[in-house]
Amino acid sequence: MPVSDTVARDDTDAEGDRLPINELFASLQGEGKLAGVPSTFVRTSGCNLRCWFCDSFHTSWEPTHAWLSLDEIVAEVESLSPEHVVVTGGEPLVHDETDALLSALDDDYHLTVETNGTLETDAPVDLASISPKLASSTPTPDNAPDDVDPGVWTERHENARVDLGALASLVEDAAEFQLKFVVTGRDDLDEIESLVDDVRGVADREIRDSDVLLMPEGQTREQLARTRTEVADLAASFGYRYTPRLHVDLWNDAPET
Ligand SMILES: C[S@@+](CC[C@H](N)C(=O)[O-])C[C@H]1O[C@@H](n2cnc3c(N)ncnc32)[C@H](O)[C@@H]1O
Ligand SMILES: Nc1nc2[nH]cc(C(=O)O)c2c(=O)[nH]1
Ligand code: SF4
Ligand SMILES: [Mg+2]
Repeated sequence: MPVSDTVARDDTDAEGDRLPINELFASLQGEGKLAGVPSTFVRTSGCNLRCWFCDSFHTSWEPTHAWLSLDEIVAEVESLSPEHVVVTGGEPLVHDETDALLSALDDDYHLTVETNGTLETDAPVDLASISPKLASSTPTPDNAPDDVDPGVWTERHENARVDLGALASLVEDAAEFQLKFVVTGRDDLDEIESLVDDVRGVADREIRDSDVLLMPEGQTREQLARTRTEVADLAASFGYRYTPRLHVDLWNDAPET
């Protein structure tokens, strides 16, 4: 399919609402409360953050995509059979058209939105899968992906990664939610505890420890093998839930999985 590397729209485009789509495929939900559930993934391109570990490099650091109309996306989703649809990215909520896509799919599908928690949505969401980004996600010249200079993104990411108002809104408005933290080690836990406390302070909804999920950092089986046991032990000792990355266990880092 035709791809481009800019997420800036050509405003002269008169063909209606479109979204930059990096990939669209059926798989099993690999993460979180619905792990194992057959799901269709709609991956938008473009992100307002730049995690050094981003496992979707071609939606953040180097965005590539085809511009698909909402009708084309809905038709593609219909052609795949799962009743669950996961709208992810990149950061899906940077695009206004994502709200329209969610509304178009709402009657027929269970909708999960995978989001970094920095942006709000008015759209219908069955599961807000919120993954707030910790200090350990911030890109630096030492941890950035190969051949990438994080440049202004170290500061921009650090300044934008937590927005308590957006987190409260996402927690309150979705039918269900989960706070799914990418954990690199023990040092992340103090920040998780304090951030969960802060969200409890502003959100008008109970946040149980079982709504807080710890997910090991790792884009490949080899990387996950180094982090998952420590993260599982941390979940057990802090009373939070552990989530595997089933898709990585099953298919490693293959695209469209
Ligand atoms: C690519 S992100 C897209 C959605 C949104 N931008 C976000 O970060 O939540 C999808 C999920 O993958 C997680 N993720 C990305 N890179 C990861 C890595 N190296 N290890 C573990 N989880 C990762 C994110 O935290 C998020 O839960
Ligand atoms: N199988 C599978 N499950 C996932 N859950 C969240 C994903 C994401 O990239 O947002 C993802 C993904 O990329 N693949
Ligand atoms: S917020 Fe999500 S898509 Fe954006 S860089 Fe981080 S993991 Fe990747
Ligand atoms: Mg993924």
